[in-house]
Formats: sequence, structure tokens, C-alpha cells
Amino acid sequence: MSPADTTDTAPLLEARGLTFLRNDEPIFGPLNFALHAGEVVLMEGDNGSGKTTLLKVLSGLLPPSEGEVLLNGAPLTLARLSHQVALLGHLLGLKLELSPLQNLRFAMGIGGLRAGISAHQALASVNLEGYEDVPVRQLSAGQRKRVALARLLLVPAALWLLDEPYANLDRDGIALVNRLLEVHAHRGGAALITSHGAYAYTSGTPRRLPLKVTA
Ligand SMILES: Nc1ncnc2c1ncn2[C@@H]1O[C@H](COP(=O)(O)OP(=O)(O)OP(=O)(O)O)[C@@H](O)[C@H]1O
Repeated sequence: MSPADTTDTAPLLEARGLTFLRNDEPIFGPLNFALHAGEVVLMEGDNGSGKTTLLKVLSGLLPPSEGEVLLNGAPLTLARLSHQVALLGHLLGLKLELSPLQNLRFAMGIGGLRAGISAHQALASVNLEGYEDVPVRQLSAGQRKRVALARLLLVPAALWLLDEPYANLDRDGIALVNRLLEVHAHRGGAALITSHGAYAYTSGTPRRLPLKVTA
């Protein structure tokens, strides 16, 4: 590859020497990796191995102890985060008193709207037709997860950071996550997903990311 090839194609996400210490104990790192358009990377690890902590650092919620995170070749800033990165955490970030539709409209106000899709269509895509106006508080854990997945579909962020996207989902829901990842990668997005390994992205062979680097 010539140098000219690399300048136009900065990775969507890059970690350089990324390390996180808690009480002087390493949780992960140093990590060096890049995530390009069209890629899905699976991070598997045991409970407590540092997956959530890494996603928090990558999404600016925690500062790294060492190293840096680049988005599209430039340092991560809060302003760039809101439009370029969609984070799905353990806590889904839904407002329980609001309906799915109201939650999606709230998310669009912050993260923008992807062309060619409406909030109603996003909810239909995750099989939540009929639940548009029900307070999220009255939805099951799996239905709430589906609302959060609909939010991913709606906002234009190219980079998805998904912490345990399969948790609380039935078989159809697991297949749905894999379909969403496939479509997202196909249209030029990228995703970093965590899993305990019970369920995993099944399309192709996703690259796997080790949390600890042994010299
Ligand atoms: N707020 C916190 N304060 C102190 N220690 C924490 C905190 N959050 C996590 N830890 C510790 O950091 C380590 C990594 O936790 P993390 O949540 O990143 O793991 P994980 O791989 O996502 O786990 P799980 O699969 O159980 O979700 C664990 O040892 C945990 O006890």
C-alpha cells in the first residue's frame, strides 16, 4: 500500500498505546488497534476482565491512564463523539417515563437523524410495532434492549460501541443484532462489540481483540 492510500482512509477508531490502571493495577493495555469502515470486532472476555472499562475509555467516559483514542484520525472530543459514536452500554440510557418513540426523538435531538429512516420504521425494524407509545418502564428487559437497538439504527454515527448487545435477547433478538451489524458494516460503518462468548457475531469471522498484551 502506498502512503497516499493510507492518508485518505484514516480508521474510524484508533487506539494508540491505550492503557487503563485502577489503583495502579492494569485493567487493560497497552492496546494498539484500528477499526476501519466495514469491520466488526468482537471483544470476548470473562466477567471483570475490563471490557466495559475499555468501551468507557473509547467513548470518552473515562480518561485513559496512558495513550490516546483517535476518531477518524483526530483526537476524541465530546463534540465529535455525539455525532460519530453510538454507545450501547449495560445501562441502556433510556428514559423510563418516556415511550420508545419519545426516547428515539430525544436521541435524534442529540445525535442527529440518519437519512432514509424514521423513528416508526426503526421501531418496526426491531419488532416493537404496537409499543411505540408505551412507557419504557412497562417494557421487558429484552424489549428495552430492542428500543436501544432502534436508537442505533436511527442516529447517523458510523462507529458503534456495543457492550453485551446480546444480553436479555431471545433467539430472534440475537439474530436481529447480527443482522443490524451486517447491514451497518456493509454501508461503511464499524462496530466494536463485547461478549462473554455465549453468543457472538456469526457473520464471517470478526476480528478478535485481546484486552491484555503480553510481550
Ligand atoms: N467503578 C469502579 N470502581 C472500581 N473498580 C471497578 C469499577 N468498575 C469496574 N471495576 C473493576 O474493574 C475491573 C474491570 O471491570 P469491567 O466492568 O470493565 O469488566 P467487564 O469485562 O466488562 O465485566 P463483565 O463481563 O462482568 O461485564 C473489574 O475488576 C471491576 O471490579
